[in-house]
Amino acid sequence: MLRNSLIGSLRQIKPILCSQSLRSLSNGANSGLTTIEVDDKSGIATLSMNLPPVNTLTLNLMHDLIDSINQIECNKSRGLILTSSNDKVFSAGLDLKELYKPDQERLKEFWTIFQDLWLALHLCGIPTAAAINGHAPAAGCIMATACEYRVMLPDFVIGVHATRFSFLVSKWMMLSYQSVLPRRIVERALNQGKLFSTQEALEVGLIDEVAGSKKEALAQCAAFIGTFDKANPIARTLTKRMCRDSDVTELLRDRAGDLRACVDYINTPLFQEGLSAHLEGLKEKK
Ligand SMILES: CCCCC/C=C/C(=O)SCCNC(=O)CCNC(=O)[C@H](O)C(C)(C)COP(=O)(O)OP(=O)(O)OC[C@H]1O[C@@H](n2cnc3c(N)ncnc32)[C@H](O)[C@@H]1OP(=O)(O)O
Repeated sequence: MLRNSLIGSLRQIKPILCSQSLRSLSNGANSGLTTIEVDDKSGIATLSMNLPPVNTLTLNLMHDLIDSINQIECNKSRGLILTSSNDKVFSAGLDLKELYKPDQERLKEFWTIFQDLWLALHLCGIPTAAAINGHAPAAGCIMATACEYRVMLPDFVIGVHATRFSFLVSKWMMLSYQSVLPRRIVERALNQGKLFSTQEALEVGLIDEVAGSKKEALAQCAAFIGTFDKANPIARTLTKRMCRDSDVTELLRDRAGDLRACVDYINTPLFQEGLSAHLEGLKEKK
């Protein structure tokens, strides 16, 4: 029963393009803001975000990420490692320009694709890991927590600092955080708008390991993916989805409601003023 509902909900959100032959994993259908490299020996795919300067989650980058995740899954790769081709920033989170004085139809499209991206990563059928080779604030952190394992390089920050600029996270984002961290830590960190240093993130369990270099981080993620070798892939996928069912159901139950609530909130003066000050702060930093 539960398995059927999981499979059913997956069908709803993932029009899988598995009819194509995808071993080459070309990015022809997308804007080229992601690259996929499959290691011939291990069969593990590395998915890199490649949108200078800081991998902000624009509509196009989110579209390309979803497309790439689908391709990697369809190609029956053994696992997926999410990383960045920028050596300072994993992802700066949502594109703030899309949220400032937004065009209403575009904002709806933007939020819907952000929901889609989270679902695609959260329900990805193969093992996933994030090689966090740079800062990962806000939605950068949420993407990492949607993966099953996190390896981070030193001297960067990760966390959801939304309250610092009057942002309110959706419940499914909070649950994503809470699937990795104890509830009391999530509550405090979200309220404080805390960005954890790599060391702090390791201490609280937001990340699983620290790596000395990107190469090491990728190797550590690959070693994690290798730990599933003895598991039957279908049983593993169904078990993963069963473990994640309640978090995902929270969003799938009322996607339209979440969209409405977020769009309404983004349009409030409280949010727009906080965002304006945050954007100014980013400019002044220079
Ligand atoms: C209901 C509401 C939603 C709630 C959930 C929210 C989710 C989100 O993800 S909101 C996004 C929050 N993200 C941030 O606040 C990150 C802001 N960025 C930074 O802190 C830094 O850029 C950095 C630490 C990620 C990297 O620092 P650095 O390498 O020094 O790069 P710059 O700060 O100089 O940035 C270069 C360039 O990019 C612009 N920029 C940075 N982040 C964003 C962004 N998230 N959206 C749009 N643009 C961004 C920055 O302004 C610079 O632009 P230029 O001045 O034109 O070069």
